Amino acid sequence: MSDDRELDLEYRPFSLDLADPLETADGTIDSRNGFLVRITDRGADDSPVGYGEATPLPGWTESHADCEAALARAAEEIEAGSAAAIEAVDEQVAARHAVGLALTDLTAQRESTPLYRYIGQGPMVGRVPVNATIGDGSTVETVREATDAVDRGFSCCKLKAGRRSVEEDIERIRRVREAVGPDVELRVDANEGWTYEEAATALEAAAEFDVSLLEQPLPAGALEGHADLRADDRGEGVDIALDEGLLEHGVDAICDAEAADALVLKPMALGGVDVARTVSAWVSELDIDPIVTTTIDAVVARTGAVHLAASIPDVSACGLATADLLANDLGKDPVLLEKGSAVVPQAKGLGVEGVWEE
Ligand SMILES: O=C(O)CCC(=O)c1ccccc1C(=O)O
Ligand SMILES: [Mg+2]
Repeated sequence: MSDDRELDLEYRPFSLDLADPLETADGTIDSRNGFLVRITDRGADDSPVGYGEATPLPGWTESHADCEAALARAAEEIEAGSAAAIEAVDEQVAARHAVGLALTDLTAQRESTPLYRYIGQGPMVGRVPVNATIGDGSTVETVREATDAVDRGFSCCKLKAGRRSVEEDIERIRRVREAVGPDVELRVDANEGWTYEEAATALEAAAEFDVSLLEQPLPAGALEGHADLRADDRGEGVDIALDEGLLEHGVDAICDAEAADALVLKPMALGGVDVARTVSAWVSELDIDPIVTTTIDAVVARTGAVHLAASIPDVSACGLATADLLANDLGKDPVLLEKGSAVVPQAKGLGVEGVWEE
């Protein structure tokens, strides 16, 4: 930015319905209400703008009201510079995500580099692998959604589970495996829905049906429980991923307990793409697999998450194919999905345009 003190921050609310409510063990997500953020660099010739998005999700981030209050503070404080604006939202993860992303978008544009190369200082990356997100519906719905996804080119499906009996979930998994054949990677996300015995039963079935990964089978607090599942012979070949558990315990405690093979990184819940990037570099060093996902965000945050994934060397399939879950969006999606991959935008910055227009 030409002069850090000539920045202007605006934000406006949005509300987007999901095309179909997403059922999870943790509740149903049927709309996403958040704030689009625009930071303008008044000091530069052409007054470039950077975009950010704060889309709070109860249970994962601050409340909508706290997010809005934080953005109001950032709009005041940015007069004193970008550091003051970040400081004003430091405790509100979704608001911090928005302010950080808008600033990084501006800086990467100024450096004439796509955002993922600016944050990762790594090579050019054309695409990142993604998973299809399949809601916790009936067996018939689950099989239909999974086969649809495979027909559209996905080679990894993540099934939500944990809302019904573990026997019913095992039946869902069995039927999906039968329908998609042996070559599709299957993952299961129980969103904390199981007891240890239920999870161990599911784990045994997961091994039988070649499920590669169980995400957050137990409540977030259960660090030892997840470590025990990892060590349980019944789950040979099935990785354990923590998502909610990362927000509760942090990386150090998870490593000390040896509680995870993989960690789910949600930039919206971690306080931004920059924070998630730091965590990803750190856990990769510790031989833990980082997986980037959205919280079913609008186009700005989703594209930020795609850039984050593109900055991670050899990233495994990420939960970034969530645009289709929304009935509408803030603007045109710069990320194409093709054969189970997200095509990474190569324009400078984030690469999102036209979202502020009425
Ligand atoms: O990972 C994906 O496929 C999509 C993202 C997703 O599942 C999700 C979306 C909103 C809130 C929580 C979660 C989750 O991973 O538990
Ligand atoms: Mg999850």
